Amino acid sequence: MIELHNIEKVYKKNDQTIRAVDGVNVSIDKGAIYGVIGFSGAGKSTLLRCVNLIERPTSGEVKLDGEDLTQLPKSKLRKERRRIGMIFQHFNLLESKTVYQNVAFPLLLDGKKGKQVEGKVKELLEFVGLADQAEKYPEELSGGQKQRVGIARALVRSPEVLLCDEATSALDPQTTDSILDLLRQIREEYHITILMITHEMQVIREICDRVAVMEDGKVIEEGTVFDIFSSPTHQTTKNFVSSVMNDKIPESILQALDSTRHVYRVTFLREQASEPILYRAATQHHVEVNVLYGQITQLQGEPFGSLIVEFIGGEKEIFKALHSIQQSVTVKEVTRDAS
Ligand SMILES: Nc1ncnc2c1ncn2[C@@H]1O[C@H](COP(=O)(O)OP(=O)(O)OP(=O)(O)O)[C@@H](O)[C@H]1O
Repeated sequence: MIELHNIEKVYKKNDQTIRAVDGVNVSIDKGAIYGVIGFSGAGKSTLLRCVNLIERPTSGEVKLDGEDLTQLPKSKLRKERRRIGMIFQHFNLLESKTVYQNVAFPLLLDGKKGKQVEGKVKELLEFVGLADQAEKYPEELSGGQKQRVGIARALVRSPEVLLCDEATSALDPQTTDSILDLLRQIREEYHITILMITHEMQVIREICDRVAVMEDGKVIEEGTVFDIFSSPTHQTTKNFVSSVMNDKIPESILQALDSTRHVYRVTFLREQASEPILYRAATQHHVEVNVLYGQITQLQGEPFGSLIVEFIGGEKEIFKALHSIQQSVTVKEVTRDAS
């Protein structure tokens, strides 16, 4: 388990003070895939680098299975750091070394030799799908292949934690998907805890269990991916969520609204999405329900989504239908200026 308690990182530049990380508290369960999202400058990279103490926090505790890494003497810290692997946006490979040599490098630094090194490197090149590329040089590889080398190198010391610094940001969408699949496999086969920072909400949606949203060095919202996506509270989180959920009502629908129409956003969560709630209310109260826009999608394997629906019928009947729907799902009126 990783616990970050009150992490602060302050940079002093000339007479300027920059609070890059400002009192962050985060707990990450063993085996979880935990995402940190935020815009550029939010403090994500600094926070990530505080976890393996590449950056020493100005104050706060970084606990790995209960042990505060900030309190360890240098020699012990060096040892503990081997429990934490890291991959980078721009891969950070040694260009003059082959794929095999890049992956073997951390073991050679540890003084390991011969079969011990060979066995581990081969196992990992197999695992990341590059067994036949071992003698190539980084410049001969695609971005996705380079990241696979980075991943194999990060795993070669058998870490318990993998830190991912914008690991898919330099990759195209298809390659991103294949790297995310590989990260999933790493969790499943090696039971590694993964902490990733990204500015792409799609990445969080695809792979993370929990997410923290950072702004100005602080965590402004934290929770399961399902909860954050289905009911974001902070405006920044809402913006991130709408960037991938496609839930903004098209202008053509909004412009056609007037005070005679009864249009509502009906939000479905989990099992509500599979129940005929609208159909039941419509037939029971003799109104028509017309879906104008929306989608039901899957989040962490659970249905979630919202539909923009128009109720057509008598005022009283519509009121009753709405009342019965509201017993099980969230219903919000849609007006021309408030989507
Ligand atoms: N070594 C440094 N010295 C001074 N200021 C720094 C240093 N590193 C980061 N900062 C500042 O700290 C703040 C947070 O930077 P950080 O790189 O952690 O943000 P980020 O969310 O990772 O953004 P990006 O995705 O652009 O890297 C920024 O204002 C940045 O300029």
